[in-house]
This record gives sequence, C-alpha cells and structure tokens, in this order.
Amino acid sequence: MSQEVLELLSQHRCFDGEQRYYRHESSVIGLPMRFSVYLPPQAQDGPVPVLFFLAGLTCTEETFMIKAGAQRFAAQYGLMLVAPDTSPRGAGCPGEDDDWDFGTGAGFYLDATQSPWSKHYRMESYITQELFAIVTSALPGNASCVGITGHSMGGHGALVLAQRHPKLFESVSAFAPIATPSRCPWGEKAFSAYLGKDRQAWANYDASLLMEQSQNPFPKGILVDQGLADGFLEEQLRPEAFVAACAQAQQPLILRKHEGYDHGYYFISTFMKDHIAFHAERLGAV
Ligand SMILES: N[C@@H](CCC(=O)N[C@@H](CSC=O)C(=O)NCC(=O)O)C(=O)O
Repeated sequence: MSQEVLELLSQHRCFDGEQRYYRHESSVIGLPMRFSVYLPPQAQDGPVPVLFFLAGLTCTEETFMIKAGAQRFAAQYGLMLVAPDTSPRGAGCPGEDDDWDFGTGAGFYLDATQSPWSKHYRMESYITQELFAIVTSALPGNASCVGITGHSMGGHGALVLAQRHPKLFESVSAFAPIATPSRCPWGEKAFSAYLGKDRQAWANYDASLLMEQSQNPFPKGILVDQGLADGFLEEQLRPEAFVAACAQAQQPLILRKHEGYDHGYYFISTFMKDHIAFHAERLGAV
C-alpha cells in the first residue's frame, strides 16, 4: 500500500469517466513528479485493468492524454490509462536542458548508473515500483491486469520494461518504437551518459538485444505500428532489428507498416483504438 500523498492538480469529466492530473513527492526520483490517469466509468464499481502509456522525447504527462484520443476507447473497454512524465525535472545535472533529445524530457525509462544522472534519473524504478503501487493501491487499478505501450522513446520503454518486468506486465505494444537504442544516435547519446561507456551495460535496456536472449516471453504476441513516412524511421527507430530478434526468440510479433503516416500524434491517434482493443483482450477487459 502506497503511503504517498497525491496532490490532485485537476480533474475533468471525460466519456463518463474522469481525466485526472496528479503531482507527488517521488521517493524513488527524489523530486516532485507529475502523472496523469484516465479513470473509465467502470472504475466507480471496483478495480479495473490498467494500461501504461510511455511518451516520447520532449513530451510530458499531458501529451498523450490531450493528443492520442485514447479515452473514448478506454471508457468503452473499462481500461484505466496512466501516463507518467518522461523524465525527472529540475535534477540539476549539467547540460540537462541543453538538447531536446537528452536530459529533461528524455529519461529513456531506465535507472541511470552514472553520476550525476544516477541520483534522480531512475525512471524504470519510478514506473515499475512507485507509480505501479500508486495506481494499484491509491487508485482503482487491478495489479494483476496491467499492460504497457508507448511511442518512440516510450515505445522503447514499453518493450524494455515489459521484458525486464514480465510479472508486472501482461500485454505490450508500441507505436514507432526506438527498437535498438544502443545502435542509434538518440540512444547512443543517452546511454553513454546515463549508463556509461561500456556498451555491454546498454544491452539491458535494448529491446532487440533483450529479445534475442529470450524465448517467446509474450505468448499472446506483441503489436507494433510504424508509419512509413516517419522521418526518424531509418536512422533512429530501426524496427527491422526488433523483427529479427523476435524471429530468433520465436516471439509472435504483429508489425503493421502504414504508408504515408509520420511520427506524430496524428499517426498514434489513427491506430489508438487497435492498441486499446489489443490490450483489453489480453487483460481480460472484454
Ligand atoms: N524536436 C522536436 C521534435 C520532438 C519529437 O518529435 N518528439 C516526439 C517523440 S520523438 C521520440 O521519442 C513527440 O512525441 N513529440 C510530441 C508531439 O506532440 O508530437 C520538438 O522539440 O518538438
């Protein structure tokens, strides 16, 4: 049971449920953190399945909730939506606000091992321990029915956290994930600062390298959507690496490639309904 004090910043009626924004003093991060939840109407009657959404570079806890159009479908299936912020804020690390793809807004959903980042940049523990406990104890989330998805940096986060915490997450999907961060410029920049120069340590947070070492970790399959007009596709996202790793691991993967779609939330909102249905089915919400 979480003993944390949650400060409710705002709440909004939405599809007969409630959109809420919270702030709390995070014991894991050591700084105030914000997150958002959507409570479907079914949450008034008891615990409901939960879907975490991890957003991408530059995003906040608000981006997904205002841009993805997910609440309509979450209300239909009775899923609680949870969106954390994308990094600590105000950690005081040198250079954390210099670049849009590094530091603030770019926590990469890992626990940093290198000083000074290791003091506050602990997003993996924050999500899998502290926030998970909050949404399943202080809020009406069913702890045994939790899925995870995300976009870009958050797609990487979803694929990695699901593999590293298989007892927590029953279902996983991603939109345009960074499929092999240890082999792309965004990931190399972040990992070398947060995890150090030893590339062997990077494999712990690389969805494709983790999958290569697995054996069908998600028998119910993984869903990935990717736009073919995505400007980041070839240099940063590299979905072919995850496809190859899943084939090697005999992991069922549904990779859907969409002509004309770019990297943004117009793409995400187009296919959001399918991801909510995918998770709802695997979490027993339908
Ligand atoms: N430099 C730009 C672009 C940043 C950007 O495209 N961010 C993506 C995620 S990229 C990988 O993690 C995003 O989701 N942006 C939010 C949005 O509303 O589209 C910038 O600074 O905006």
